[in-house]
Amino acid sequence: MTDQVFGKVSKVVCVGAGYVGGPTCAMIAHKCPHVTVTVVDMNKDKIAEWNSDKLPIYEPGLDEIVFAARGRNLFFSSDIPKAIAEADLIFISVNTPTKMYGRGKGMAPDLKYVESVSRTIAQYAVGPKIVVEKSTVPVKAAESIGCILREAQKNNANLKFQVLSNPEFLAEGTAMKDLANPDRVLIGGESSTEGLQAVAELVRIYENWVPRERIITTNTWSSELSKLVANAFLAQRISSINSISAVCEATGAEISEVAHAVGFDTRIGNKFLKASVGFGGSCFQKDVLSLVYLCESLNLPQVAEYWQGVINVNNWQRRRFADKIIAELFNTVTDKKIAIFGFAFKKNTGDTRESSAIHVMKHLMEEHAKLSVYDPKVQKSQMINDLAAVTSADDVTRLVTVETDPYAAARGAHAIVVLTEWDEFVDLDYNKIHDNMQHPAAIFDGRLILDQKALREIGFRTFAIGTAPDQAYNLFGTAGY
Ligand SMILES: NC(=O)c1ccc[n+]([C@@H]2O[C@H](COP(=O)([O-])OP(=O)(O)OC[C@H]3O[C@@H](n4cnc5c(N)ncnc54)[C@H](O)[C@@H]3O)[C@@H](O)[C@H]2O)c1
Ligand SMILES: O=c1ccn([C@@H]2O[C@H](COP(=O)(O)OP(=O)(O)O[C@H]3O[C@H](CO)[C@@H](O)[C@H](O)[C@H]3O)[C@@H](O)[C@H]2O)c(=O)[nH]1
Repeated sequence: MTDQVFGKVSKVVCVGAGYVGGPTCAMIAHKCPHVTVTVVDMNKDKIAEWNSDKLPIYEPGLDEIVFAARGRNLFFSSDIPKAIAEADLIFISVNTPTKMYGRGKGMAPDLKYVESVSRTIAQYAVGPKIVVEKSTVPVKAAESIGCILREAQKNNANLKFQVLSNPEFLAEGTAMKDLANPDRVLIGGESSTEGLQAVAELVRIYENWVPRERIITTNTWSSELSKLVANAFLAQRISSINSISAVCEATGAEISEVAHAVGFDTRIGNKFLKASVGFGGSCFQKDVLSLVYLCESLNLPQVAEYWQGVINVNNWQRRRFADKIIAELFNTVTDKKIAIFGFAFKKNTGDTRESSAIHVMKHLMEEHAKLSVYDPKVQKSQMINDLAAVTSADDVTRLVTVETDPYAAARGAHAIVVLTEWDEFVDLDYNKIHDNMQHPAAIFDGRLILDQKALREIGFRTFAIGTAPDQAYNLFGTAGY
C-alpha cells in the first residue's frame, strides 16, 4: 500500500482575493466549518476592505456569509509567506487578463501573476502541498506551475507538490447561488498515485455540499480546456442570437419570439439566448481570445477563425447599436444630452470589466454626445477611469456626467439608452421621465427589459434590439439603417 503523501486537508489558502477568490473561499468556509480558510492578496487595501464592513465587491448574499464566517474559520490576510507555509491546499485564483504587450498582445492571457504565485509557493512551502489552479488558464499551464515547483523539490526532500486544475464556473451577480448549487465541479489531475490522492482530497472538500455525481474528475488538460470551451460555447450562443437580432430588425421577426421558439427545442435549450448590446465581463472575450490564440499556436487556423467570429459579431453588435442611436436621433448627436441607464456589464454586480456600456459610450462620445450616466452599483470614479481609458480624460470631463438617480440622468435628455438590465429600470415612472425630456424623446433598449408598447403610448419613440424599426418607417419614411 502506498503512503498517503497528502494528509486530510484542514488548512486551505487562496492566493487572490478577487471576484473568484473571495466568494469561493467564503463558500468553502461556510460549508466546511472544520476547515480553516485564509484568503491572501498582494493588494493590502483590498485585504483591508475584506476585513471591513464594506466588502470590495458587491455580490448578492456574499456579505452575510463573510460576516458570519470571518474570524471563525475565514481569514483575509496579506501575510502570504505565512499562509503558504501553513497551508495543506493552495488555490491560485489570481487574474489572467488578456496580454496588452509583446507576443500574443490582445489575444493571449497574461500568465505572469500565475507564475509569480507559483514561485512564491516554491519559496515559502515547507511540506506537502496540493496546488490548485483556479484561475482560467490555457491548456498545459499546470505543466509550467509544476515545473517551477519541482525545482524547489530538488533542494528540499520534505516538499511534495501536486498541481490540480479546478476551474471556476460561477457567474457574477449569481456567484453565491452558483457556488452553493453548482451544475458541476470539475477537477483535473494526474493519474499517478499521488495525483489521485490529491484529487481525492479536493473532492472531499467539495463533497461537503456538492453531490458526488456532480463532481467530475478528468485529466489535467481536459479540465483546463473545458473551462475555455464552456465560455466559448456560452459566448457563441450570445453572438448567434445577436447576429439573428439584426435579421429580425430587417424583416419584422421579433428576436424574443424567435429565441423562445428556437429554445423550446430541448436539444437547443432556452438559456443564454437573450439578445443584447453584446456580452461584457472579464471572462468571455478574454477566454475566447485565449482559445483563438491557442488554436493559432497549434497551427489550426480554421478553428481559430471560427471562434474569432464570436468576438467579431460582439464588437459589431456594440457598434451597430451605437450607430442605430445616432441614425435615429436624426444622424447627429453632437451636444445632445443622452441618458445612459446602466454601466455594469450585467445586473447585480458593480463590475465594469469589458462592459458593453464602455464601448457604446465611446462611440457616442466620438460623435460629441453629452452623456449622463446612472448605475446603482458602479462608483463614479470607476466609470471615469473606464471611459478615460478608451477616450481621453479631457473628453470624459467635457462630455460625461454621472448622476445618482435615473430621473436626474434623463432630465432634459433627447434619449435614454438602456445598457444594463437592472430590475429597477423596469419600474421607473416613465410618464414623469417623458415629461422632463426633450421631445421627441426616444428610448433605446439594449437589454429588452422595457415594455415598448407602454412606452409608445406615453409618447416615446422606442427602439429595441431585434425589433423591426417600424416607427422609423412610420414617422420618417426611412428604413432606419
Ligand atoms: N470574475 C469571474 O466571474 C470569474 C469566474 C470564473 C473564473 N474566473 C477566473 O478567475 C481568475 C481570477 O479572476 P477574478 O475576477 O477573481 O480576478 P480579480 O482581478 O478580481 O482578482 C485577482 C486578485 O489576484 C491578486 N493577485 C495578482 N497577483 C498576485 C500575486 N502574485 N500574489 C497575490 N495576489 C495576487 C490581485 O491583487 C487581485 O486582487 C481569472 O483567471 C478569471 O479568468 C473569473
Ligand atoms: O443570454 C444572455 C446571457 C448573457 N449575456 C451577457 O453576457 C455577459 C456575461 O454574462 P454571464 O455569463 O452571466 O456573466 P459572467 O460573470 O461573465 O460569467 C461567465 O464567465 C465566467 C468567468 O469565466 C464563468 O465562470 C461563467 O460560467 C460565465 O457565465 C453579460 O454581459 C451578459 O449581459 C447576454 O447578452 N445574453
